[in-house]
Amino acid sequence: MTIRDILIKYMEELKEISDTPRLDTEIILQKVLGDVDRIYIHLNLNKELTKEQYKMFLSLISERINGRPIAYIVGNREFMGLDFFVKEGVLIPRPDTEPLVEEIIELCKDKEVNIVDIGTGSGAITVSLAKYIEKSKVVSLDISDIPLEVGKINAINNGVDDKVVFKKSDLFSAIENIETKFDVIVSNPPYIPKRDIETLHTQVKDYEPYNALEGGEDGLDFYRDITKQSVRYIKENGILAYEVGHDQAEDVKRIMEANGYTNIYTKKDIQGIDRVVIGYKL
Ligand SMILES: C[S@@+](CC[C@H](N)C(=O)[O-])C[C@H]1O[C@@H](n2cnc3c(N)ncnc32)[C@H](O)[C@@H]1O
Repeated sequence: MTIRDILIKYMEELKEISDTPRLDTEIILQKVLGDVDRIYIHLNLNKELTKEQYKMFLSLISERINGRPIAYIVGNREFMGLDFFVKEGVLIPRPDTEPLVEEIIELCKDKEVNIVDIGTGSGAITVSLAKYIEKSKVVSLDISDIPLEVGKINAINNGVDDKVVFKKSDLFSAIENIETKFDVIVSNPPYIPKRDIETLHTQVKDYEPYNALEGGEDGLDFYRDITKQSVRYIKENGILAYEVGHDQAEDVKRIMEANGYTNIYTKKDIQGIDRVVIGYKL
C-alpha cells in the first residue's frame, strides 16, 4: 500500500470516531515511518510502506478505530509550542487551556513569581509557565501518582526541572504547613458536571482519567473549594487564575467575589467562549 492509498482508506474509516480523520491517519503514519515530519507524508504520497511498517500501522490505526485517543497512541501532544509526553492516567493537554497560560505569562513575564498549579495532569500548565516566565518557580500539586510522574518527565524534557517541585496533594494539603505565600494560584480543575459525563465523547469518557473530569453535581465543586482555601496561600495582590467550562465563567466570578477577590475579569478562547477567569486578592 502507498501512503496515498492508506490516507484515502483510513480517513474514511476514522470518520465515525474522529473529528480529524486525516490528521489522525497522518500522525500514525509519521510514527510508523520513524517520527518523520508531517511534510514528509505530503512529499512521499507514492511511497510504499514496508511489510513491518504496514503491520505497525494496522495495529495503531485499529486502536484509533476502537476510540483510543491519538495522543495516547503516539505518546505525545504539543501544547504552547512544547512537546508533552502523555499516557493513560493523565489528561491530554487541550488548546482550550492555552489562553489561561498565555494570560499568566503576559501578566508575569518580567516579574519574579512563585506559582502553585493545582492539578498537574501532564504538567502542561506547570511546565509552560516555568518555561516562558524566566524568573518563576512552580509548585505543582496533584492527588494522583501518574500525573506527578508524567509531569516530572515533561519538566525534564523541556529543561525546567530545576524550577518546578511536584508534590502529591489533595488540593493544598501538601503545602499547608509551609510559610511561603504565592504570587499566582492557577488551576484547570475537573469541571464537568456529574450528569454530563455520560454525554462525553467515547475517547474522553472511556480513556481519560475520571478524576480529571468530574467536578461534582454542578461542576463547580473545585472552584468553591480551591477559592475558599486559596486565601490562606495567596500574597497580597496575588492572582487566582482558572480555566472554566463553557458556561461557568459567571458562577466562578461570583465564587471569587464571595471570597474577597476583586478586579475579576474573563478571557475568551479561540471559539469566543469565556474560558479564563482571573481575580486579584487585595
Ligand atoms: C482537568 S485536569 C488538568 C490537568 C492539567 N493541568 C491540564 O490543564 O492539562 C485536573 C487534574 O486535577 C487532578 N485532581 C483531581 N482532584 C484533585 C485534588 N483533590 N487535588 C489535587 N489534584 C486533583 C487530576 O488528577 C488531574 O490531573
